[in-house]
Amino acid sequence: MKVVKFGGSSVANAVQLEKVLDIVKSDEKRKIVIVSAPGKVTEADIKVTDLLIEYYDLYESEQDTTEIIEKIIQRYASMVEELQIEKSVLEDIATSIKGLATLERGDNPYLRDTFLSAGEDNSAKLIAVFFQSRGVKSRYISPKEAGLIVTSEPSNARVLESSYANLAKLKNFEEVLVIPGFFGVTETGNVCTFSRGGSDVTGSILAAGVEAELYENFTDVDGIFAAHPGVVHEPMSIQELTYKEMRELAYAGFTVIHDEALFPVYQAKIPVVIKNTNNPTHAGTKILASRTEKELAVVGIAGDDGFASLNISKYLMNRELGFGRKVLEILEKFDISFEHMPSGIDDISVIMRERYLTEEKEQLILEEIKKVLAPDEIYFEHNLSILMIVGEGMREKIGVTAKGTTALSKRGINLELINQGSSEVSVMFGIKSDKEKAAIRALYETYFN
Ligand SMILES: Nc1ncnc2c1ncn2[C@@H]1O[C@H](COP(=O)(O)OP(=O)(O)O)[C@@H](O)[C@H]1O
Ligand SMILES: N[C@@H](CC(=O)OP(=O)(O)O)C(=O)O
Repeated sequence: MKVVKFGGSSVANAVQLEKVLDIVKSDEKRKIVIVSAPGKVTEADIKVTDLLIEYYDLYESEQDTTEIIEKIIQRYASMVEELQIEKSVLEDIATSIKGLATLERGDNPYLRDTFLSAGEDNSAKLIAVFFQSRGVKSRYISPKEAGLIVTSEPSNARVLESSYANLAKLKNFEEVLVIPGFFGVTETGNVCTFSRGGSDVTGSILAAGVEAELYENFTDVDGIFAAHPGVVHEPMSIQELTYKEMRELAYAGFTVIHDEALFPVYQAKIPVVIKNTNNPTHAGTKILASRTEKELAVVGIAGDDGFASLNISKYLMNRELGFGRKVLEILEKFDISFEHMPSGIDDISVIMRERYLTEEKEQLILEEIKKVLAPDEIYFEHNLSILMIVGEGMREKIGVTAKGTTALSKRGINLELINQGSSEVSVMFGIKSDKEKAAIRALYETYFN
C-alpha cells in the first residue's frame, strides 16, 4: 500500500485534479490519498488557506465577510463546474464555509484552526466525489473518523502516539480513502492544525500508521534541487537524500517538504519520494535511511532568514559553572526556544527566530541577564540568515567547510557565526540577510559547478 499526498498546487484547479486522478488510477497500490487545500498554480493565485485566514480575521473583528465567503466558495465552484461533478457536493461545501461564521467567537483557542481546516476538509470531500464520478471507488474520511489525534497546541499540533493504532485500521478499507491533510482532532474533539505546510505531516503520519511501503509526496517540481530554484538558476536535482539530510535542508528553507514531516516515516523506516504532479514519470527524489551514492560530500545548500542572535561575552566565562544554563533558563521564562548556540571560551551566542521577540521582550531579557550574570557585553543582533551546507558525506571529507568560507570571503560576505553539530551532517553559517541570495549562489557554484 502507498500513501500519496497532493500539495496545494496539485489540487488548485480542475486541470490539476485530472492529473491527480490519472496518477491515482495508474497504480492500484495508491490507496490512501492526502490532499491539501487548493493552492497556487500561477503567482496570481491565492491559496485557499490564506483566504480562510482573511475570512477568520474579518469574522474575529466583526467585519463584513460576504465577499470573502463568495471568493472561497468560488474556488471550489469552478472545479465542480469544470469537472462536471454532482452539484450537491458544492452545496455541502458552501454550507460548511458559511457555517464558520456562525461559530462562537468568544474565548475559543481552536476557532482559527477550525476556519483553516475547512480548506483541506472541503478539498477532500470534493476530490472523493470526483474520483467516484470517474469510476474510482473512493471515500472521504475525516481526521476524526480516522482517529488522527493530536496535542492541544493550536496552529502547532503534534500527533499523539495513540493515533497509530486507530490509523492502522484504515488498511482494511477497500476503497481509495481521501483524507484532508493539515489537521487532526484533540482528545476533547477540537480541530487543531499543524503549522503551515502541515499536510506533508499528515501524509507521513498516515504512511506510518498503515505501514505503507512508500510515501509519495506530489508537488509542482521534479523533486528536490540542490538549492532553491528561485535563487539558483536551474539547480541540479537530487536523486537520493537521507532523512537526516532532508530534515536539515527543510529546516533551513527547502519548503518543498515540511521540516517536521519526516519524523513519523523515519521512525517507521518508510521511504519517501518527492514527485511532480505535472511530470509524474520523472523519478523525483527519494528520501531513505542511507544513500546508495556515498561519495557526494554535499547534497544541498539551504538558507532561511528571520533569525536573531543574542551575543554575550564575559571574561573567564568558561570558569563560571551554569552560565549557559542560566541564559537558557531566562529565555525559557520568556517562552523563547533557541535554535543554535555557538560558543567560545568567553562568549556565547544564542540564535533564535525573530518571531519570538518583541522590543519589550528584548529589553526585559537584557536587563535580567545583566542582573543575574553581569556580562561584560551583551546585545541582540537582527536580520540574520542561516545557511546550511548539508551532506552526510562531509564526515569523511576534509576541507568542506574551508571551501565554503573561502567562497564567501571571496565575495566579501562576512561570516557572523559558524557552527557544526557533532553528527557532521551539516555546517551552519550565520550571515546578514541582505547577503543571503548571493551567499547561496556562491556556495552552490563552489560545491556543484
Ligand atoms: N530545494 C528545493 N527544491 C525544490 N523545490 C524547492 C526547493 N526549495 C524550495 N522549493 C519550492 O517548494 C515548492 C513546492 O512546495 P510547496 O509550495 O509546499 O508545494 P505544494 O503546493 O505541492 O505543497 C516549489 O515550487 C519550489 O518553489
Ligand atoms: N494548506 C495548508 C497546509 C499545506 O500543507 O498546504 P500545501 O500542501 O499547499 O503546502 C497551508 O497552506 O499551509
